[in-house]
Amino acid sequence: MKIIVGSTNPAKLEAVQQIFDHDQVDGIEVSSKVSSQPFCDEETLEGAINRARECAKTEKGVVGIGLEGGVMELENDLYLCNWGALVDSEENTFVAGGARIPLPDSIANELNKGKELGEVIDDYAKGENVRHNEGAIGVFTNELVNRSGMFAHIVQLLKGQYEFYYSKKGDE
Ligand SMILES: O=P(O)(O)OP(=O)(O)OP(=O)(O)OC[C@H]1O[C@@H](n2cnc3c(O)ncnc32)[C@H](O)[C@@H]1O
Ligand SMILES: [Mg+2]
Repeated sequence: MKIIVGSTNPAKLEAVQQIFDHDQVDGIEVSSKVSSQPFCDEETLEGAINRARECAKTEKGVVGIGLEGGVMELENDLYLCNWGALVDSEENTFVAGGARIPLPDSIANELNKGKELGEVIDDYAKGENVRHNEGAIGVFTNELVNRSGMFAHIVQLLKGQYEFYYSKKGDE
């Protein structure tokens, strides 16, 4: 099976390759068609679905996967949120959400000013390209959970639902 991921971010590609370990996994740049810093679950999920749909359309018979990171507000705190979508060649769409943790107020304030988390977390962690590596989730979990591992869990949820759907279809 060939899988096309709507990103060239190594943290995302690594996650898909880890779960679809017997499949060909390619990454391409696609538009999420949402803001570069999604600010709620709905927008983050929409970005993931848009990316997956775009990928599924590129070649006949391929599976498209979209992974999107964002933030969402809950009871006066801003949380990291992450969503994934898998769209197959029959346009079946499977979605899954990832772990969420609250962000410190100093980070939330910068995001509320309109900055992107990717930029803010580099300053905070005095790192470069944190989003391609451990991610904000890695920084705030002492790297117990990194961005790739967090996305891998989402991809596992997508793969499981996809397999379940086709296992039931076989029973019909
Ligand atoms: O190339 P793409 O696939 O777009 O990868 P990205 O790192 O930009 O990731 P997203 O677009 O999915 O994330 C939306 C924004 O949130 C930021 N972001 C989300 N989660 C993050 C994390 O865990 N660590 C660092 N930045 C994160 C990211 O840098 C973007 O500004
Ligand atoms: Mg992005």
